Parts: sequence; C-alpha cells; structure tokens
Amino acid sequence: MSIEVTNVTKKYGDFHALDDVSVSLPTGQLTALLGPSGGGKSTLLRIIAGLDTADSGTVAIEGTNATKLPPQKRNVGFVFQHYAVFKHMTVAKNVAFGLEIRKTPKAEVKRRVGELLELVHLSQFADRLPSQLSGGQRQRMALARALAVEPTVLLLDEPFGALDAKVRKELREWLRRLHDEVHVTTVFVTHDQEEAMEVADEIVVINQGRVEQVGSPDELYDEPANDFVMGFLGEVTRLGPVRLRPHDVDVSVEPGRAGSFPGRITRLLRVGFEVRLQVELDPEVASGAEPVSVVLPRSHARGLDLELGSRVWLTAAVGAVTVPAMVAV
Ligand SMILES: Nc1ncnc2c1ncn2[C@@H]1O[C@H](COP(=O)(O)OP(=O)(O)OP(=O)(O)O)[C@@H](O)[C@H]1O
Repeated sequence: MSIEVTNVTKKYGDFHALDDVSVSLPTGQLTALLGPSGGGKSTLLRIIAGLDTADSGTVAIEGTNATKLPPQKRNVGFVFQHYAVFKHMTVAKNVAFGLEIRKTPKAEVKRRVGELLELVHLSQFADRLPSQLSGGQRQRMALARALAVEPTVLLLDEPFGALDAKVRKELREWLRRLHDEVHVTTVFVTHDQEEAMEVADEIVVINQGRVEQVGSPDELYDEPANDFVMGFLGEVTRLGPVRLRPHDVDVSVEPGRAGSFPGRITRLLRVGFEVRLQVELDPEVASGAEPVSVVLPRSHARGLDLELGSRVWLTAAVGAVTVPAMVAV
C-alpha cells in the first residue's frame, strides 16, 4: 500500500472534521475522495500532504511513518484549485522551480522540463507567462510542476474545480491518460460524482468526517453500502419499501405481477433515446408518497403505448440494486 491512513481524527473545536478515518490507497492507483461539501475530503488530503496534522491516528507513505514529517520530507506533489503560480516566471521556469531549489544540474533541469511540457502538451507555451495561458492550460502547468520533482504521491484538491464544464471534461480525460502513462499514485478530491466515476480506479466516499464506502466505480454504483452512497452516485427513487434507480423500475400496463404497485403516469418526458416518467401510486398502496421516477428506453415506452394518464403497475426489475427506504410504507 502506498498510503496508509489509520484511525485519523481531526477536530476543529468540538466539530469532528474527520472521525476515526482509516483508508489504504494502493501504489500506482488513481483514487478519488468523493463527497459533499464540508464532508472532510480536503482535510484528509491536507493531512496526507502534511499541510495539516491529525489530532490522533497515523499516516504512512510507502511504508514510512509520515505522521510527523513536514510536507517537504514526504515526497508528495500537490495541486490545488487556486494554485499559486509564480506570475513573473515563464511556464518553463515555473515547472523548473522545484528542481532548481533542489540544486539539480542545469542540463538535467532543461531535459526534464522539456519532457514534462511535452507530457502536458504545453511545449509551445514554454516561454509564455502564466497569465497568457487559459485556465485549463494553467492547471496542466501546475500538474507538470508538481510532477517535476518525481513525487511518490500526487495530491490534487479539486484541480479542475474553477474551470468551465467543457474544459473540465477535457482535463479529466487527459488526467486519466496522463496517469496511465506515468503511474504515479494519485489522490484527487472532488464533489462531482461523474468526475470520480469517470477518472478514478477507486473511490473513497466521505461524508460528515467518515468513510461511507471504498470501492471501484462499478462496485459503488452496483453495490452501494447504504442509502447515502446510493443517492450520492446517481438518481434514486422510492418504490414502496425500497429505494432503487429509476431505470431499475419495471413498468407493466397490466395488473397481476406479484408485489406490483399500481399507479398513474402524471408526467412523461422524452429526453433523447429515453423516456422519463413520474408515476403517482394509488393512495391505498402509497398514501402521500412522492411520485416514483422511472426511466425507460424510448422503444420500450412506445411498445407499451405509454401516455400521460396511463395506468401502470410498477415492480423492481429482476436484479435491481435496492436499499431499504428509510421509512417503510
Ligand atoms: N481551519 C478550520 N477551522 C475550522 N473548521 C474547519 C477548518 N478547516 C475545515 N473546517 C471544517 O471542517 C469540515 C471539513 O472541511 P473540508 O474542507 O475537509 O471539507 P470538504 O469535504 O473538502 O469540502 P469542500 O468540498 O467544500 O471543500 C468543514 O465543515 C469545514 O468547515
């Protein structure tokens, strides 16, 4: 394991920002710390980086107990959302900075900076100032700078947070490819589940200072440990005593299936190749419950001849992922 966080607790006054957190992050992996705002993701990242200290618990990096080591002795590189670049230095100089303060020979610095700029596709901008780059290019420069000193671990705190959706998406794909090329153990913080699902090998879901679940994107999506994880990773609806994904609700236009819930379509929306329904269940089976959300392929909806007001019977599809609803009907 590259990073071993064991029983870490961090309090601010009476408030538990992290409450007995333990996680193991394997070498060479790209891990996302995912969770809602204020959940403790950045605090955990800062404790791994050595920018903050835990009240109790330990952090080991590549087998070395790093709990009391200052950041510069941990061999970690980091990139934060509002990265402090040296505005008066060129892109190449910014990337070279870490190597120069380590007294790396000039020729070696030049070679390494050339390689890194190529890696992040900024070779043609080597002599520009950071202010002459786009936001996405600046973040790539920040990554090159963090990678320059060949860190054991790369820590990224919402690295693409301040960028617009399109650039964000491009950088995500690029980060994944970069990671596949250099294989440095990388941990990044995000509150965006799509970003985590798309980029990470493994996701650590953090909420209210605790780890809710650790797993691959598929594991989390298909086998959420609890209601919170399920709801955080995608749309969820309630059908009687369970919660499930809207595309896991089966629709029939005839009664008779065991355990089916009768209702009426109160909303029908075609979005691209799918149809989204809202179904109000009959009061006898679900008095006062929220309408059930259902998503089905357009061809399927057409086959059933569904319209606004149609009577339907809903069941959980065979093999659907379900978790118990908080309050049973
Ligand atoms: N220096 C501090 N003093 C007091 N409280 C703090 C401090 N730093 C963080 N906190 C609190 O600790 C909690 C966790 O903060 P943290 O920044 O780790 O959350 P986060 O999950 O990274 O959220 P976000 O996505 O909004 O950055 C928050 O409620 C925050 O207000």
